[in-house]
Amino acid sequence: MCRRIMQSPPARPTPARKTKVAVVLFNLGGPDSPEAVRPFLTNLFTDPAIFRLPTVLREPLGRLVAWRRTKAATENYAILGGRSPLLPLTEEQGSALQAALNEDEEAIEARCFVAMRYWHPLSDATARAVQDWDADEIVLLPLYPQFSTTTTGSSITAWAEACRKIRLERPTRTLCCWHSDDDMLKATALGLKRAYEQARAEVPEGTGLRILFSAHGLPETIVKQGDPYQWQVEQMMAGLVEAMGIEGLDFQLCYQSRVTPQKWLAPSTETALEKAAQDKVAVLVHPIAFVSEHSETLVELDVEYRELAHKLGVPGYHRAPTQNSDPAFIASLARLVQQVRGAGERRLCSFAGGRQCPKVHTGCPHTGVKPPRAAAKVPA
Ligand SMILES: C=CC1=C(C)c2cc3[nH]c(cc4nc(cc5[nH]c(cc1n2)c(C)c5CCC(=O)O)C(CCC(=O)O)=C4C)c(C)c3C=C
Ligand SMILES: [Fe+2]
Ligand SMILES: [Fe+2]
Repeated sequence: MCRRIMQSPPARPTPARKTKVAVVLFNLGGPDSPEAVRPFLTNLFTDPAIFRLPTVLREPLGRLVAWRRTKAATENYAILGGRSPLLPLTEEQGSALQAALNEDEEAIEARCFVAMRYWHPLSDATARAVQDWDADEIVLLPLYPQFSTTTTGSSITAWAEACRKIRLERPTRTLCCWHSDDDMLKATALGLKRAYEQARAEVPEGTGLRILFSAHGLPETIVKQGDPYQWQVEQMMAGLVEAMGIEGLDFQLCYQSRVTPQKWLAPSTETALEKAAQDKVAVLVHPIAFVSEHSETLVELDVEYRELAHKLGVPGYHRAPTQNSDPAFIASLARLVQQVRGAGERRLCSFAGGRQCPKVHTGCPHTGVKPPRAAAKVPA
């Protein structure tokens, strides 16, 4: 009997397992229904990074302030169909970034996740999703170009707490701020220049056009405690003006969205509009602290400040769109993620345009300096 020798198929080289990189996009979050407005605001106003009071005072006061703001905020979100567009737009940015990262680098499998600070998906759920996916590494990417203890700092604290609870321990790198990254500045300046040229074409001959760089406001006390936000906003404005390369450009920095009676950064966007009316110049508003559309651009800038400008007699009101998923902007984020992955355990301030940020970042991880008060409370 002839015995056939069973031949095993030629061994195929097993493909090397790709490094699984979870990129976690931080943003503030917004209500997904009218009923969510109050709990969203309660999460925000009871965050110790926002209201720097002892817990016994912060909890009741935060709830009170949230309750008092609910009506106005609900009316604003009603203009947007009863919900914030921030989550779908952040998810779109995540999909675009994921595609860009996976296209650029064969050795990694990148997946983008979203962790919102005050409304779902919150850090707890996102950390579980990252753990379930079995990521090898984590990159934390705040969708705030400038570092503030109230935004990026608070999100980093919430993320650390969420990871601690489920013992998610992976090498983690953080892009703490990217206000002076050259590629991001070029991409943003390109969109702004386009909006400027369009506005220029609509402004009557002989009337000036001023860019109002409108940043989200911050209570002055927070800046005095060492928050680098204002300084980084100023740096980013200077970088954008330089990248636009328009000689004799008329521009001004101002601050919007004041929500508490304390003294906030000045001048306010209202004051800047009054000045534009006095100077008889049209304005182009660029939201410098936001990289996607939401209530503070679509309602505050597009409805409220537009109406105010009209009432004050500003001879023209235009608004530059935020970056959203603009391909050049997403490509700049992809490069930042690649850079920070190559940076060993370094944190990203060293990438702030290739220079170290000269200011102490209160609460920023790369300096090791802790936020001024107790660890942030993670919303339930
Ligand atoms: C004391 C209050 C607040 C501080 C400080 C603050 C800082 C801050 N916020 C952003 C970005 C966003 N804010 C958004 C909404 C929002 N912010 C506050 C209050 C403070 N923010 C409130 C009460 C709200 C809710 C809306 C409202 O009631 O007006 C949002 C999301 C908006 C959405 O539609 O989803 C963003 C984004 C920055 C960059 C910042 C400081 C640097
Ligand atoms: Fe805010
Ligand atoms: Fe930083």
